[in-house]
Order: sequence, then structure tokens, then C-alpha cells
Amino acid sequence: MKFYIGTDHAGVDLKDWTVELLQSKGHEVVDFGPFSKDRVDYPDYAHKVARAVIEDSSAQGILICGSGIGMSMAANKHHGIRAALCHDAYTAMVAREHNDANILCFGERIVGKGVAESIIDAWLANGFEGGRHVQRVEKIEAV
Ligand SMILES: O=C(CO)[C@H](O)[C@H](O)[C@H](O)COP(=O)(O)O
Repeated sequence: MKFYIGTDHAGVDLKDWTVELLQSKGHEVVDFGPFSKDRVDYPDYAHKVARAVIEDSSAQGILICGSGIGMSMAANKHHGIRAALCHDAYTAMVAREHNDANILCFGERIVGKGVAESIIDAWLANGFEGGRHVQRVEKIEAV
């Protein structure tokens, strides 16, 4: 899988760690930064990753900030993006199975590396179930 990833200053450590984790599992990662902890605005990075996922729809995105909330709000402004703020493996699993989420968001101030890895593993292990969920996702996209 190919991932586009971005953060703000509050998620740089977990972003760098996530890049290495995904690469160690054989995934391709395009890192939109930032590459220092200087204070930045999370929407700038959310919009970059969202646009990349729309352009390259076979890829997925990962957005990290302090809480993950601002990143998910900003990314979900883009038509075609279904960004899911996940706090654990269960939310990551259902985000893929039920919502066909294409951007994973989480917060460095919320989850540690152990939980982050379980979130990422659940995200990678699960795909869209289709069936009854198709018309619901279509109704999200219809607006
Ligand atoms: O967008 C957020 C909250 O919804 C993120 O957690 C940001 O990382 C956070 O707001 C940054 O806060 P800071 O006080 O400027 O570090």
C-alpha cells in the first residue's frame, strides 16, 4: 500500500515513527512533513494529504496532530475523503470495514506507540465490507 502522511508540530515524533513502521512492513510512504517541531497549522498538512489521496485514489493517507481532531475536520472538507479519527484497533477496523475510510487520523497526545501500532495494524488488516455499507457511504459522498 502507498501512504501519504502529514502532521503538525504536535505529531512529528509519532509521524516519523509511523513512517519507519510502515516502511518496515513493506509499504511506500510519501512524507509531506513537517520535518521540525516549529509550530505550524494542521490544516496546511491535512489539505496536502487529502489532495494527494484524491489524485491517487489507490493510496491512503495518515494524518497526525495533537488530538487528531483538527486533522480529521480539515481532511473531511474534501469531497471523496473519508478521514477517520481512530483511538484504538476497533475504531480503525470499523473505519475500514464500514466506512471505507481512506485517511487514518490519530493524536500523538492521545495514543502511545503501542496503541498506534495496533491502530495501524487493524487499518492494514481490514478492508471495506461493501454490502449494506455501500449505500451509506454513497450517501456521504452525495453531498
Ligand atoms: O487540531 C488539533 C486539535 O483539534 C491538534 O491537536 C493540534 O495539534 C493542536 O491544536 C495544536 O495545539 P498547540 O497548542 O498549538 O500545540
